[in-house]
Amino acid sequence: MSTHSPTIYDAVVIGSGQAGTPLASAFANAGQKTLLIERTHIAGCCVNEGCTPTKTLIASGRAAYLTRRGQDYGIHTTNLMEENRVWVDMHKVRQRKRDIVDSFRGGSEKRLKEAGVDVLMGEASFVGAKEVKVKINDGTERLVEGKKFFINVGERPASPSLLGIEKLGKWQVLDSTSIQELDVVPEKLVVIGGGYVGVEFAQLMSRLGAEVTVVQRGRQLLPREDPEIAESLRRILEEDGLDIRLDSEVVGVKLVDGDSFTLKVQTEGKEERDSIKGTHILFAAGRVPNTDFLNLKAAGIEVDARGYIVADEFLTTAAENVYVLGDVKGPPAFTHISYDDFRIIKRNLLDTKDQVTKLSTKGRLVPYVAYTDPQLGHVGLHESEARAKFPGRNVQTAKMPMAYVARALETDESKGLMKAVVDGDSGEILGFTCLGIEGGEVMAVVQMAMMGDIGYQKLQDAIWAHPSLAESLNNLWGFLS
Ligand SMILES: Cc1cc2nc3c(=O)[nH]c(=O)nc-3n(C[C@H](O)[C@H](O)[C@H](O)COP(=O)(O)OP(=O)(O)OC[C@H]3O[C@@H](n4cnc5c(N)ncnc54)[C@H](O)[C@@H]3O)c2cc1C
Ligand SMILES: NC(=O)c1ccc[n+]([C@@H]2O[C@H](COP(=O)([O-])OP(=O)(O)OC[C@H]3O[C@@H](n4cnc5c(N)ncnc54)[C@H](O)[C@@H]3O)[C@@H](O)[C@H]2O)c1
Repeated sequence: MSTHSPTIYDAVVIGSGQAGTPLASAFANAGQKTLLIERTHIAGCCVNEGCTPTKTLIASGRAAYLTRRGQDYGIHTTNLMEENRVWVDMHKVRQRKRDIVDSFRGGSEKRLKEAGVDVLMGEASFVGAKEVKVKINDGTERLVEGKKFFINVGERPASPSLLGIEKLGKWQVLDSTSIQELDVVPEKLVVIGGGYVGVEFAQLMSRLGAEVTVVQRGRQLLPREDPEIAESLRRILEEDGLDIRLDSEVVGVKLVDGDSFTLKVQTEGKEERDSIKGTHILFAAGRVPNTDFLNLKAAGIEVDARGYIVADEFLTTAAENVYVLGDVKGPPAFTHISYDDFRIIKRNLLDTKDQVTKLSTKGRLVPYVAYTDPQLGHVGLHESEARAKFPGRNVQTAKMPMAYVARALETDESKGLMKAVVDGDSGEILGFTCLGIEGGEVMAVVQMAMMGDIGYQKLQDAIWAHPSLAESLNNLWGFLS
């Protein structure tokens, strides 16, 4: 370790996630001496191996899907009247993804440089309440002292654990990061876990040409979703040709020959175990917080039983002048939530001139979109949550199939449904889900209404352009009960 005395920074940001990166720039722009420590790459998971690359790949999957469906619209490739054939060039698919990731990451690097942030590429761990050690990627070490610390280290995929897995080739056992670097489409992909990562990759790989099985431990895909919505998504994926096994767990794997293996799957209520053949496994069974490398005890920072950093609604931790942002403080784990954490810290610590009240995480509305096709957009409470939270209120729901939406029928993409949860007396919208074409954008229209305290009756009577997807918000409320 270097022996020279540590540099003292006003702000030390650990992890270049979706909050840490803009926060470092904000502190530097405010004239504070700021250091950002990042062990892998600037701009974190979202840009490098999360949202940006997956949504870029998913766009390729959708192009393949629509090409195959060309004849539904009277559009044929060369083999007239037969199913349109698709040939997937994974090198091009991957390169398109790499180019977009490089460009987004480059933008973040440029903004940090322009703001005058010092950047250390290495792994940080606490050695005391105000000091971290950085194992720099060139093999050296450095001590850094800070007046304030901001932890934004995110999560990583949970490690695969399965009897017999060690016999499989390294290239056969994938996680959400390594699967994006494939230069071939897996022949038979088994996805373990039916959460957001699982369903997005399962459909993507199926569209690119893989035979896909999803093994999901729970009773439904996406366990936190409304059961009716999750069931509709399951049916849609099965219609697309995916094999979905619910209430199931993989109990072991056996290599058959160099390229393929057999998985033993136990399904609840079945005596016999099923055998599933595969060539690749994607482990999508959840993510774990990156707190194990941080030596948080040295700074007096508390974690919960699962390793997430404990914080209050102002994102302060048990240690003075140490704040936490993003996924590492526990769910909800979304980029826009991490970015909102940045907003809270910036407002409370830097924009103190304009401050009327401190911002906090309390009661914030959480929208999100699972980028299946059709998309699953959701905001606010699910029906069961609303009934549990407001036992005294007249909670009503309105459900409408997307097959009743003119725009969806005209586009021939009418799978899925909408479901709204309201207070039937006041008209307040408590939650909304759209599993449908551009479901994320339709959800955002309802989110705006919720943000502005606009009751459902106003949406019912609004003049929406015809034929738009938003126009469905005239008719949905006719199904309230
Ligand atoms: C496949 C996939 C798809 C996703 N798609 C979406 C989506 O469509 N929409 C959405 O909202 N969210 C999506 N997410 C989730 C989203 O990526 C995260 O919620 C988001 O990145 C916020 O993370 P963060 O700010 O907490 O930190 P991260 O972005 O995870 O960044 C943390 C950074 O800290 C670094 N780090 C860790 N430990 C140390 C250490 N000791 N020292 C120095 N650096 C360290 C890491 O290298 C990393 O760069 C997706 C996630 C995955 C995996
Ligand atoms: N579009 C998006 O916004 C998006 C996309 C991807 C990820 N994300 C974020 O990343 C987080 C992590 O996603 P994830 O899908 O990795 O985790 P998750 O926790 O959402 O889902 C993991 C799933 O795996 C199942 N599972 C666990 N162990 C299993 C086993 N042994 N066998 C079979 N099934 C098993 C669980 O029941 C669960 O459904 C999400 O919660 C979300 O916040 C968001």
